[in-house]
Formats: sequence, structure tokens, C-alpha cells
Amino acid sequence: MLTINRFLAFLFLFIVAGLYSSFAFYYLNEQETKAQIITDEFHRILGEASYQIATELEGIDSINNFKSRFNRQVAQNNLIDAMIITKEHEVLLSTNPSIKRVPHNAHVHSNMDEKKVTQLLAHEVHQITFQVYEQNNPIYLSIYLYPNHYELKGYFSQTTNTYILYTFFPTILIAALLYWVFRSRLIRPLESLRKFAYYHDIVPQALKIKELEAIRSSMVQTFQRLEEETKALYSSSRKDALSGLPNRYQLNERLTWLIAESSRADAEFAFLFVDIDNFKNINDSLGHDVGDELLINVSEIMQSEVRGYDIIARFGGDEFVMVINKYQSHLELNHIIDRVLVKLSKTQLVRQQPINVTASIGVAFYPKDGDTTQTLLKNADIAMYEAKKRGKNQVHYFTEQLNQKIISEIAMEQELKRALANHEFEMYYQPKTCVKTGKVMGVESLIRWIHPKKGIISPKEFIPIAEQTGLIIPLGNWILQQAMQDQLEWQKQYGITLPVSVNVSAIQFGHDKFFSELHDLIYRLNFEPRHLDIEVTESVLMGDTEKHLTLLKKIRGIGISISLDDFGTGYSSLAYLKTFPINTLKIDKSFLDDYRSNSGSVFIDTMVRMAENLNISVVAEGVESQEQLDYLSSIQCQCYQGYYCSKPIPKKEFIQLVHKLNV
Ligand SMILES: Nc1nc2c(ncn2[C@@H]2O[C@@H]3COP(=O)(O)O[C@H]4[C@@H](O)[C@H](n5cnc6c(=O)[nH]c(N)nc65)O[C@@H]4COP(=O)(O)O[C@H]3[C@H]2O)c(=O)[nH]1
Repeated sequence: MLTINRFLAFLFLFIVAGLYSSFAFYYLNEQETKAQIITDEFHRILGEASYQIATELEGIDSINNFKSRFNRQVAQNNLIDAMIITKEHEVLLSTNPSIKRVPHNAHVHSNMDEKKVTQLLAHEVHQITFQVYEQNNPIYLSIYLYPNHYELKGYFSQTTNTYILYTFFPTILIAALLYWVFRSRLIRPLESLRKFAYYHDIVPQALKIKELEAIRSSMVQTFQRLEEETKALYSSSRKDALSGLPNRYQLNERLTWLIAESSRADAEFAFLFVDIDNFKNINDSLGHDVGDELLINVSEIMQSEVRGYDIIARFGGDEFVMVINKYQSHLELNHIIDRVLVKLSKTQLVRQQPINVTASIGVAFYPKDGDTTQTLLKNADIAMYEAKKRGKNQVHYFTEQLNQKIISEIAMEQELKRALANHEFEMYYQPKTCVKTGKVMGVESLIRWIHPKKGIISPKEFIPIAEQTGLIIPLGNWILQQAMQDQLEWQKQYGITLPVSVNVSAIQFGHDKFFSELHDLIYRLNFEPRHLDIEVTESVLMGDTEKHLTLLKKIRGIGISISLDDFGTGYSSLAYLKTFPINTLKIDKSFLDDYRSNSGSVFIDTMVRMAENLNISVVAEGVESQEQLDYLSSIQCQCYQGYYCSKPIPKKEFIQLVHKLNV
């Protein structure tokens, strides 16, 4: 590729060659002119001498009269070595006594028209022949001129030196000057522009060449603009646009730095994952603008509670991360978190609307709970979810135990999916027995997971996970169908008609299609609805009251009865019993465990009396002994469930049990 340096080298060679050839032309021309002048001079001398002799010679004997003139001529002209006059082969006169013979050199030329320097130097002798009369007889004389070759060579070599002197130095000087101009005005500026374009560091000085200066100034402007844009982009890519807090990228960077620093100093810091409780509701009901402003408020509140070296970042949506370090004790850290929670829960005025929010915070510690950003984030997130589960508006600290629990829950989810597809579930049945007669009055269906490796798994282990993952919907449908089919089978095969109770979880109950699917199933199986009892817990009543009341009424409307499970353990309210169409109260096992104590018996007695007054039947759960049964009998509780009668058993065993008890 052609570079400027190469181009300049070519240019200089061209200039040097041009200068040299023009100087050479001038020099050669000049040499030729000088050679011509010298030759002409020799010509003139010979011509003049021949004329003088021809006109003045009186007789051949008087030829020596011209000697003095010839001597003078030779003496005056240092380019002439000698002159002689000859007649035929005889030397008549000579300015140099050593020349005694007529030159017979083959190189003697009489033609003096050629004017080349080399030929001038090559001529050894110049000659002219002319005619004179001796007693009226013509005779021919010749004059020979011997050039002084030593002087001639010296003369021409002197001009050659002068030529070299006059051509070499100016050429080198001009070339050097041109090179300097090009280098300082073109090559160096271009090189500085190249470096500037590549490194963007040193801004080149203003340039002398107008076009280059235009390029330089436009480059400077462009780079300045690019730098500003890059800065703006860098800042926006690291900041959350809404709150102005660092975003997750900046958080990652700062955490990486903090982890390195803490690892060196062997220090601990707390990683807090903060999630605003029910933020979606605020967004949905009050609009995104209000939601956005609320998030700004929240970020300001959090900022006001931490110190400069702590980090607050918006992680996305309503999730924030706080990294708190340099606290004296966990107590101090807890104070900080508490302050944030308290301040957040105070009524906030957003667009003239008073809004109450709370937050759930999960805490993981570096390095105890994780020594990478990912692990800390994951563990703080797990802890945050635990805080939510425990009722929100609180902080929960991560522990490895909790982590393991979550991990096994995740594994359980996968296994549950597989189990559902592989039909690994089976319904067990536990009788509801009459306290007085000991006969089976009804039956509760209780699911079991027959795991191929682990054996029977209790519903307490997998139902909560099925609820969390939504698997409870297909599983719940299967349970209902299985319980109804078994009930129908007992009727048809054994003539046993017992109402079957099926547990329905709050999530299953809240599912939009719950009623329609239940209705379809009953219709499809041709099942008598009054033989079905649905067991719900108090949490079902606490949710969307209006919706659930309507649903319960619809269920009751088609003839299905409703039992309230685990009664007395939750937020039992008399209002529920008044409002909701409940058929049966199931007194929780914990009360029966405690029946001997005064307070325990009072509760059981009160519940039985209250149910009686409200025309609601009662089932006491968890009866394990004759004493408990006697007690129930003494307070006129009609029905019980418990190991005392039977544990939950497979359907075939259950039928045998019914046959045995209901004789
Ligand atoms: N120690 C003791 N325990 C007794 C006694 N009598 C009954 N139990 C146990 O008490 C639990 C009663 O069921 P739950 O309160 O509805 O509590 C159930 C229910 O909430 C849930 N569950 C069970 N099956 C299903 C189901 O098919 N669907 C749904 N959604 N949940 C179910 O799992 C929970 C646990 O079920 P299980 O392990 O079968 O445990 C059953 C039963 O085996 C007793 O005398 N002593």
C-alpha cells in the first residue's frame, strides 16, 4: 500500500533527479560552449598566423622573423603548449626546440568544427595549411598548434568540481527543506490525528494546513459529543430511570467490589432483599402513575435510613436491594431494618391519596449465607419469601436450614408432577364414628402418595407444595373424582351409603373453575350431591369474603354439605358461623389433647354447645383414647374421628372395618 512516507520518498527522488538532470543539462551545455570557444580561439590563432605569414613573408629564409610572434602567442595563452611551421616534412619554425619533426600522429585533424569537450581533449595537434609564393612559385606551409592538454584537463575538471559543488548541495538542501516541510506540516499532523482517532487521549494542537485543521476540529467535536453520549449512556445503563437508584448492573459491580474488600478485611455485611407487599394491588387499583410515585417515595425513605457507604439499588418492579455494612452488632442492623419497616408502613400521601404500604425483607449475610452476589441474592430472596409467608411487613433472616427446605420443596415440585402423571396417589379413608353407638356415620378421604422409593408420603409434606405450585388444581380434581367413585363403588358393591368428606384447599377453592368442574363431575358420575361433604379451613372464609360466600351458597345449593376443618386453631370468629352456610364444625385435635385441663375442656364444651345452638353438627378430631371418647360422650358430642377408632386406611380395609363396626 502506498504510504505518505513512500510517496514523499518517490517525490524527493523525482525532485532530486529533476534538479540533477537540469543542472547536468546546464553544465554540459556550458562545457560545450567553452570547448567551442577554445576551439574557435585555436582556429582564430592559426588563421591569423597563416594570414600574417602569407602577407608578410618575403622569402622562406625569413620565416624565423615570425618566431617572436609565435613565442609571444604561446606565452600569452597557457592552453597552447607549442606552435610550429612546417614545409612539407621539414620543421621551419618551432616555439619548442624539442619538436623537430612534423607530427605524423594519425589523430591529427584539421576539421575543427566539432565542439565536443572530449574531442577537444582528444586532439593532440591542430593544423592549418596555407599557400605562399617563393619567387612566384607556390609552396604550401602548415602551422601546427599543440594544445596544452594538462591545462585543458585541469580547466574542465575544475568546472566539473564547481558543478558538483553547485548541484549537490542545493539539491540536498532543497530535498531536506521539502522533507522538513512535509514532515512538520503533513506527516506529523496526520500521525497525531491517527493517534487521536485511536486513543482519544491527547487532543492535537491546531494545525497549519487548513484542510487538516478542519479534520482535526471536526474530530475533536465528534469525540467530545461521543464522550458526552457515552457518559450519559453509561450513567443511564447503571441507574434506575424512575428512582435514580443504582440498578442491578451497578449493584453487581459495587457488590463485587464490596465482596473483595470484605474478604480482605474478613468483614461481614448484610444483604437485604426488600419487596413491597401487595404492590400489584396498588398499581392495579390506583394506576401506574401512583405506583411509580410510591416507588420513588419508598426509595427515598430507604435512602434516608442508611449511611453513605451502604448500597441501595432498585432490582426491578417493587423489589429493592439494600446492602448494609459496618454495623456494630446484629442488634444495630435490626434497628436499621425496623426503622425502614416502620417508616415505610406510615401512611404516605401520593397525589393527594393516603396510601399504606408495608414491605417484607429477607436478609442474608456475607460470607455466612453466601460469598457471591448470586448466592446472597438467592438466599435473601428465599428469606424474603419466608417473611411474606409469615404474614408480610416483617424481616426474615436466611438460614441454611431454610435454604434446604426450599431446595427440597423445589425437588418435591418436580416429583409431584411425575407422581401425578404416574398415578402414584391413593385415597385413604378414616371413619367418622358415632360417639354413642360406635357406628361409622361418615368417612373422610385423605390422600397418600405411594412413592416408589420413599414409600408412603404424608399429605402434610406435599399438599403445601402442590398449593404453592398450582398442582393442587389437577390433584384436587383427581381427589374429588376418586372419592366420589369409591363412594359409588361402596354403594353398588356393598350397599354401604356413607357421606364422604373431601378436603379442599383454599387455593383449589379460590380457583375460578372450581364450582363448574365440581358440578360437571357430579353430573358425569351421576353422584348424589348430598353424599358429598366438602371440608374447608377457616382461611377459605377469610379470603375474598363475598366471592367465597356466594360460592359456598352455590355448593350448598346443589346439596353438598360443608365442614369447617381445624376449627378453633385460626382466627375463629363467631361471625363466620353466622354468615357462612356451615353444616359441620370439626374441633381440632389440639383441643382434645388438652381436654383434661380446665381451659381445654371449657373450649370443647363451649364449641359443642355453640354448634348445637346454631344447629351445626360437630366432629371431634384426633380421638386416641377411651377417656377422650368418654369425655366427648359426657358433653354430648355426637361424632368423632381418631386413631381410637381407626387410622386412615385403604378403601378395601375401610369397607371391612365398616362391615365390622356397622353390624
Ligand atoms: N395424631 C393423630 N392424627 C390423627 C388422628 N385422627 C386423624 N388424624 C390425622 O389428622 C389429619 C386430619 O386431617 P386434616 O385436619 O384435614 O389435615 C389434612 C389435610 O389438611 C391435608 N390433606 C389430607 N388429604 C388431603 C386431600 O385429599 N386434599 C387436601 N386438600 N388436603 C388433604 O393434610 C392434612 C394431614 O392429613 P393426614 O396426614 O392424613 O392427617 C389426618 C389424619 O390422619 C389421631 O387420632 N391422632
